[in-house]
Amino acid sequence: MTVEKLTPSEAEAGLSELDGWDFARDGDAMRKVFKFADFSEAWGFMNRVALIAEKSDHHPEWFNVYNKVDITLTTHDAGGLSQRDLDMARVIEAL
Ligand SMILES: C[C@H](O)[C@H](O)[C@H]1CNC2=NC(N)=NC(=O)C2=N1
Repeated sequence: MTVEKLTPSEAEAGLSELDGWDFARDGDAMRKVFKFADFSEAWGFMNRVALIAEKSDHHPEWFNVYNKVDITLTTHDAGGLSQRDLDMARVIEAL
């Protein structure tokens, strides 16, 4: 399945509509750190994201310590950010 890498201006426009997401890796990825009350809340969130990721075949890079979940989105198949990352971020924000 081919997926197009977003142009810098498309990526910029996409991120500007998403709360708290910043560019990472020279604009080839986007990142946000989510903070929860405790591990149980963080893990619940990760479970919901995991189900969506598997369903959409788009998987986050993430790192969890206790109540924090550090998520990086990028599209390996495109060599940078694609519409899939913006869509995934939007779905995560809606959880
Ligand atoms: C073969 C499979 O569809 C690909 O490897 C998918 C799986 N999940 C993925 N997840 C992410 N984040 N980026 C990808 O390019 C990607 N590609």
